[in-house]
Amino acid sequence: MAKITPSIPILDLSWASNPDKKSKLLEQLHSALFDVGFLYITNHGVPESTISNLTDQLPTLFDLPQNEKAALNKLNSPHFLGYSGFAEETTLGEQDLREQFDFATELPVVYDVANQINNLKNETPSERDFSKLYWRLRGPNQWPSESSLSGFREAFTEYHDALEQLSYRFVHLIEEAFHIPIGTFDHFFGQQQPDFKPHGNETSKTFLPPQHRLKLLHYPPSTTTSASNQGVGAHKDSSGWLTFLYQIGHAPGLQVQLPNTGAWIPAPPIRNSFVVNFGNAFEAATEGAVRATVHRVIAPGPSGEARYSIPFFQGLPLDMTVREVRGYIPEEVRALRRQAQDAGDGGGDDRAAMFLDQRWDELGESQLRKWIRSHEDVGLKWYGRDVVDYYAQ
Ligand SMILES: O=C(O)CCC(=O)C(=O)O
Ligand SMILES: [Fe+2]
Repeated sequence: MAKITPSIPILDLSWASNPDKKSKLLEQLHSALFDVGFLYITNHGVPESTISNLTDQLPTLFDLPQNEKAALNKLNSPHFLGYSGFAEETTLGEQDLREQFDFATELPVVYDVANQINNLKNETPSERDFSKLYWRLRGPNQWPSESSLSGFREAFTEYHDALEQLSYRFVHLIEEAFHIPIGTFDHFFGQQQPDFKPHGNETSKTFLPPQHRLKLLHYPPSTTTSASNQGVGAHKDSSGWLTFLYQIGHAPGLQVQLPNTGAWIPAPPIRNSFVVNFGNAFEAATEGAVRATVHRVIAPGPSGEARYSIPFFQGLPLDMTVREVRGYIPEEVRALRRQAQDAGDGGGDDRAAMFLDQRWDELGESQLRKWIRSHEDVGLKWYGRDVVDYYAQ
């Protein structure tokens, strides 16, 4: 397996359809999952034109006049979709020196205010309770107008659809690496086969296809006066099951923290590859056997090149609980972290502990909490002070 650093593996996904190479690929994936929690994939099947049709538009999108970007502000959206200006978000109490557009699978609103009022009057909720506040996260995008950015919506949609398919295909490989039947996790994605029967601890609940989230990111070169170089501070991804990150061009900056030594190593752009990593829910569901590896971005210096990137966060059903997700993960996998800890590899865990708090066991609860905490102004406008205070805990 090719390695650009001592530690981040590069997997060639074309090996999945090569009978002579498949088992080697699964072996590499096993090691990438359990040893590093970060990997690159090449020959992933997403056409170059699907990628470039979207990535070519990013400089123009971010160069739109300020008033056009402001018209797409997240404040307009109870779904936390839209534009956030430069350095509006913070990580670890420090400003992130980037601007961003949050987009998602284009879906209609399902949140049901009328039902919420009915429920308050103790009337019977429908089978799926759309009066729960977290359903309000689900809803449509704010699109730039066709006249300011022609072809954007089409290019975005093509990219989204290709990444969704890639993510589902990759999840099938993970199932193989976990030695569980291919398709076990299809249930999460509304793709379940009609003859699916839970055979272990899995839930028999059905779910709506989830909403995937994507960020379009721009890290401009810092000014000579900026005191900080934090593009985005050290974090674990909290938006989804898996992340597929496309780094555009050549600008470096992404760094990954090795789980055991805590050392930071660079994860530079590799042409036509995606970086894959795992979200908090994956770490919680595998009881830490697969880590949500910590990473950060160093902003380009004053003479550096602007950095653009697109993470795709594969969604999970909002009404699914972490406990239910755990029911799909084989005991042999969940035991791995415990065994490593018994053998002295401490690596104590912080944020997965959040999932042990029953208040956030439903994924919608932890998602709403995350969005409200990172965009309090949007939270206050659409959800009100009491809700913001509740999730601030
Ligand atoms: O811009 C990047 O390369 C990484 C961004 C990232 O980690 C995130 O937004 O979660
Ligand atoms: Fe991230």
